[in-house]
Amino acid sequence: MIEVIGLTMRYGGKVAVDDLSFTVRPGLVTGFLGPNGAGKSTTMRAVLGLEPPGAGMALVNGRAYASFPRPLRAMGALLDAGAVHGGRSAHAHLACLARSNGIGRDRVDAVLDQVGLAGVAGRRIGGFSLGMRQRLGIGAALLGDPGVLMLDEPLNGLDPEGIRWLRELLRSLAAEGRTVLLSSHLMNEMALTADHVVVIGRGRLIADCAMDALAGRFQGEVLVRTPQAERLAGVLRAHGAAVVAEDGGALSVRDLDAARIGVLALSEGIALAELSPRGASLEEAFMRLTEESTEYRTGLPEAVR
Ligand SMILES: Nc1ncnc2c1ncn2[C@@H]1O[C@H](COP(=O)(O)OP(=O)(O)OP(=O)(O)O)[C@@H](O)[C@H]1O
Repeated sequence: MIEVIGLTMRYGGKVAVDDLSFTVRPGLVTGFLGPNGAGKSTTMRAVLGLEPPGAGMALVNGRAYASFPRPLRAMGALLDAGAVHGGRSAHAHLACLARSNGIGRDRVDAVLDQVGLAGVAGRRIGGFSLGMRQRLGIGAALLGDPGVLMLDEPLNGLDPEGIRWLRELLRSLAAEGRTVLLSSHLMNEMALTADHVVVIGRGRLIADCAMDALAGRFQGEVLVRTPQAERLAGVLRAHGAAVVAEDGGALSVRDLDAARIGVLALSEGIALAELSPRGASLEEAFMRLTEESTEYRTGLPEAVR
């Protein structure tokens, strides 16, 4: 379990994390989301004890991470896959980490195999691609067979096969009862991987809920099928809806909920063949949740504003 309790982190006069509290529970994959500069990496560094908090605390299984005599056995973390000694081989890098954490050498070979680097174990890390470095960083996080994993942008640089591999790995680790926290800006992938989401913006908590509940909070469109599509579209538009005709004669309706559409159709004597609310996608929900707290934003071109 990871507990972030009233955490505040400052850089000079700037508050990067602002009285943030949330708990990452075992048995689930928890996605950590937020716009650029929201404070995700800063929070993760605080969990690792790399920087002292201005206020509050972050605990791993009820203790400060730095207080574990063999930290890699408690929690494995990947923060910056580039931060490794390029002159060493992948095997030497993991063997060195294993030695300093009292982890048997057999784990080094097992982990290299698990992350798909067994064939390049003797090669210098300096010649590795970004995806290979990510796999190595994930291997380092898994080395101590820890009950808790915390990964910052682990999908960066992974190819589609690698993304799928990591999704299945993280889901199986959570199914074994481990605690898994990962950040990513890839919303479609996050929607497939995470059971739970913590969303922050400008260092503050915006949402902490089940993945399904997040998308469900925002009404998406309603799909309507009727033999009198054109007439119904006119009625709905007159009541403020945005209506788009889809292929196959269906209507995609926004700004009116399904119950209201049903009542309007009934009052006009229009028969409905289908009336299906569709939840918002994670990406839509994320954009709506964080639109107030996006620090870095580009202006939209005039044409699409
Ligand atoms: N070492 C540092 N010195 C000064 N300011 C920093 C430092 N690290 C982070 N910040 C600032 O703290 C805020 C939070 O940054 P952080 O990297 O934690 O965000 P993030 O959510 O991980 O962003 P991203 O999605 O872009 O990686 C930002 O405003 C950032 O500029």
